[in-house]
Amino acid sequence: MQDNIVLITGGAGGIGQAAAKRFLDGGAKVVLVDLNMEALESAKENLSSDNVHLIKADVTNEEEVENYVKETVDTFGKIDIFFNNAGINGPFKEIKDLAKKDFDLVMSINTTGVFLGMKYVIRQMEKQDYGSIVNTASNAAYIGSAGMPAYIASKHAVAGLTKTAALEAAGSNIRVNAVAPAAIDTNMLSDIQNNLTPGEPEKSGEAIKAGIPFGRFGTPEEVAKVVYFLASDDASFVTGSMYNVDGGMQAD
Ligand SMILES: NC(=O)C1=CN([C@@H]2O[C@H](COP(=O)(O)OP(=O)(O)OC[C@H]3O[C@@H](n4cnc5c(N)ncnc54)[C@H](O)[C@@H]3O)[C@@H](O)[C@H]2O)C=CC1
Ligand SMILES: CC(=O)C(C)=O
Repeated sequence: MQDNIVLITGGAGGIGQAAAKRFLDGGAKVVLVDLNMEALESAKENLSSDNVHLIKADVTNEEEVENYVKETVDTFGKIDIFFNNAGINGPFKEIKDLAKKDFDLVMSINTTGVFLGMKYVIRQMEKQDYGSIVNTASNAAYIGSAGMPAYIASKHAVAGLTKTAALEAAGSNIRVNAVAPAAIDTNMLSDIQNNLTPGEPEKSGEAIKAGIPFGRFGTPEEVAKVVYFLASDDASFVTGSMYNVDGGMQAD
């Protein structure tokens, strides 16, 4: 990974930051993209490295996506690895009660954001004739879940986009894979727990853990290690695949 340039969206969040740390430890330089500048500044402080470049951007806005890719290339000359990771869970409502604007918001961040990121990064990686992309899918890419229709739909779409991008980009020596985590201990999981049992998140926490063969939440670092593997040359013959980091949930 020495001197590789790694572009990470959702870089201020739990999984994005853990991935940044893993790549920095491997000798890479990281570019963190996020909507939240304050959280980006605090991520940079936590990572305490000179090799962290911050870009505030909204992954749903095509112009901002084109610009975060351009700024990365203008600054560092290339993009070796793209961790396409920004996402939200959205409100907990069944299909019959979910407002279209809330459905659209989740789809625009989790799916359109992933599509737009790949659109501009693949153009750059084609010029380089190499590159590696890891999209963040989820256990939600395989299953249904009452009360999370938009999130589930958005992550199924990420699985489809990953396979399609892998086929389209294989001829340019670009690999595209996805990581499919479940129940990772970040702000997103706290928010889910709060929504399931308002005021008593520990109750839903215990219920979620009971459905995980390992009986515990995963850590962002456990996801970061798999992302690092998929991004690296150790996965040189791996493309179009989705790696579960879910404590055994998909085996059940
Ligand atoms: N925590 C979990 O249990 C799981 C998380 N995931 C996925 O992992 C990814 C990362 O999530 P976490 O680190 O857990 O959550 P997080 O909430 O800590 O991080 C998400 C980050 O995405 C950023 N973001 C949201 N909307 C954005 C936008 N429009 N433009 C740019 N950045 C935006 C947020 O500001 C935040 O920093 C997401 O795609 C999520 O769906 C997948 C499976 C399980
Ligand atoms: C948020 C998510 O994708 C979970 C809990 O699997």
